[in-house]
Amino acid sequence: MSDRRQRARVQGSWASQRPQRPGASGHCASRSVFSPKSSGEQSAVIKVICSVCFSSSGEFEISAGPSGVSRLRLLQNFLSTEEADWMFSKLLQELPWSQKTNYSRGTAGPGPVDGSADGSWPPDLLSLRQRLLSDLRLPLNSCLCNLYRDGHDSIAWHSDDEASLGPRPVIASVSLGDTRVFSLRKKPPQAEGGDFTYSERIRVALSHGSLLVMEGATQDDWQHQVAKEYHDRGPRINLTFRTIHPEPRATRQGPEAGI
Ligand SMILES: O=C(O)CCC(=O)C(=O)O
Ligand SMILES: [Fe+2]
Repeated sequence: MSDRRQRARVQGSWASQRPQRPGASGHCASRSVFSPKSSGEQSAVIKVICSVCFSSSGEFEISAGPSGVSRLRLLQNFLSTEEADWMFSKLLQELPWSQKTNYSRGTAGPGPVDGSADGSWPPDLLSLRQRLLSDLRLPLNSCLCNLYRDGHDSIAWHSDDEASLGPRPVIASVSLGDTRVFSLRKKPPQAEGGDFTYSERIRVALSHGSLLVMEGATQDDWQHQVAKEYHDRGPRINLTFRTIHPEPRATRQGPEAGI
């Protein structure tokens, strides 16, 4: 087993504001350059690579296409510092963290819970789930926990698009511990044959106690990752709440990227 794979993150096994809006700062990494055709000359269009950073709370429509609107909701202080500190140290100590090299999302752990409390879920996660339901009306029944021990732990580009999540899944992700950059890149049109070179990119700083909700067509039209960082990072726990449907709704083919 290569050291690179060994260092993949540790996973807990049981388990319309628009672009120029508060909290978003954007720049274009390259500009669209258009030179008008003169006789015998080809017009040259260099594609725009747009990169936007979100750092403060808000609701962001990140794209609208044939599959619908993709939306992010960011609440930087979803948990108070005290709540987040307490939950971070408790979960770090108490969850049976194990490292999986073959990572399969959504199936490990306590499995989906329904409306009644499930004894296999730690009370902290049950109460967080209850809060997502009461504050945000998000009826989520499963939680996947990721521990990034330091800046070398990461998760590769992927979409949360397993068949069991159904169409247009809502993913609510709570972050505890050190801030990490969560990046998204837009899936290229089919004509570009899977080439992400010119994809729009979004970076979101996920800090201690923050909540990021991905909804609408985000899993259809975008991929996300938490990349390795090469400067010091402390541990981070990410709690990813989603809804697992008992019967796959058979509209999805499953994950696109191996993680
Ligand atoms: O750590 C994060 O913020 C992202 C985790 C994630 O994308 C996943 O578990 O599917
Ligand atoms: Fe994900």
